[in-house]
Amino acid sequence: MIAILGTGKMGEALLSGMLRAGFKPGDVLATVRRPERARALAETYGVRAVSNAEAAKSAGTLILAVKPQDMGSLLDEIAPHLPADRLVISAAAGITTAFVEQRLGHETPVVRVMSNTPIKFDEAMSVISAGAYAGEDHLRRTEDLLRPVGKVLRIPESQQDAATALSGSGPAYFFYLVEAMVDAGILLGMPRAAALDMVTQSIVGAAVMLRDSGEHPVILREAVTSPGGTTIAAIAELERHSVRAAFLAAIEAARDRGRELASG
Ligand SMILES: NC(=O)C1=CN([C@@H]2O[C@H](COP(=O)(O)OP(=O)(O)OC[C@H]3O[C@@H](n4cnc5c(N)ncnc54)[C@H](OP(=O)(O)O)[C@@H]3O)[C@@H](O)[C@H]2O)C=CC1
Ligand SMILES: O=C(O)[C@@H]1CCC=N1
Repeated sequence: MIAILGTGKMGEALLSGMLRAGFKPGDVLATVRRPERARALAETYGVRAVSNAEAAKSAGTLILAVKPQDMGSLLDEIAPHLPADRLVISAAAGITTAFVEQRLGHETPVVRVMSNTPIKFDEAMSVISAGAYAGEDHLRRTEDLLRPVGKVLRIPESQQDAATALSGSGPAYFFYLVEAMVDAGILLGMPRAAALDMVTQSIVGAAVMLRDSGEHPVILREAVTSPGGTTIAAIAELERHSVRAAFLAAIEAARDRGRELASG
């Protein structure tokens, strides 16, 4: 039995992915804070909503998907009910495996995961790291859960905050870029819907090309950038506005915020 504790956006996305991958609704428990949320999950997925205590007692694997700020109180709530052999997977930004282990109070195997919202379309990037009491078997079990909903990579836990900044938050940067490009289309007199279509298909096409061509992004960009042409005129402006430096600073700020979340 697998339990998702805190079935919000990420928890629900993982739940639906697990069901698509062949889990039966009866194999999954969900915990929530509001009764209307419990009803909605039961109606949509046929899963049972239970208390955190019941989930801790009856599930072999617990996936903790509450906000980092809610993690301390959730761990305190489940600690008295959790048998020592359970696998605990923590999906919260910034929260270390040491924090989870210490709040649970015994040698619980903990795996830290950072995924991202494309999990809804089985295109997540999930990175995982083992805590002090988690071994190969626990990492494999975590990979088995996450692989049906995207790509999974093992990384040292010391890189988790950086990964959160890069791939956890990454989709937001691309949506932000799309918004900005659509605005540019509006500025140039394009209808909004057409501009959105053009930008969306360009970003999807570029993403597939990047993933499937095996080419380095610099080569792909150079192939678009004709001497004396239109693309270099745009890139000159991006450089003039230090967009590359802005990305470096932005992702560093996201990494630093992840570290702050760890300290409460
Ligand atoms: N959104 C994203 O892109 C990503 C998020 N994450 C991480 O995933 C985690 C969840 O994020 P997200 O799904 O966006 O957040 P949500 O707020 O959508 O989900 C968290 C859910 O947990 C519920 N909850 C809070 N406390 C409890 C409790 N004690 N018992 C049961 N349920 C509880 C909340 O209930 P209520 O609805 O009542 O508030 C909410 O539904 C975070 O830790 C975040 O760092 C990781 C990668 C990407
Ligand atoms: O913004 C956040 O804190 C979460 C973690 C990664 C993506 N969203």
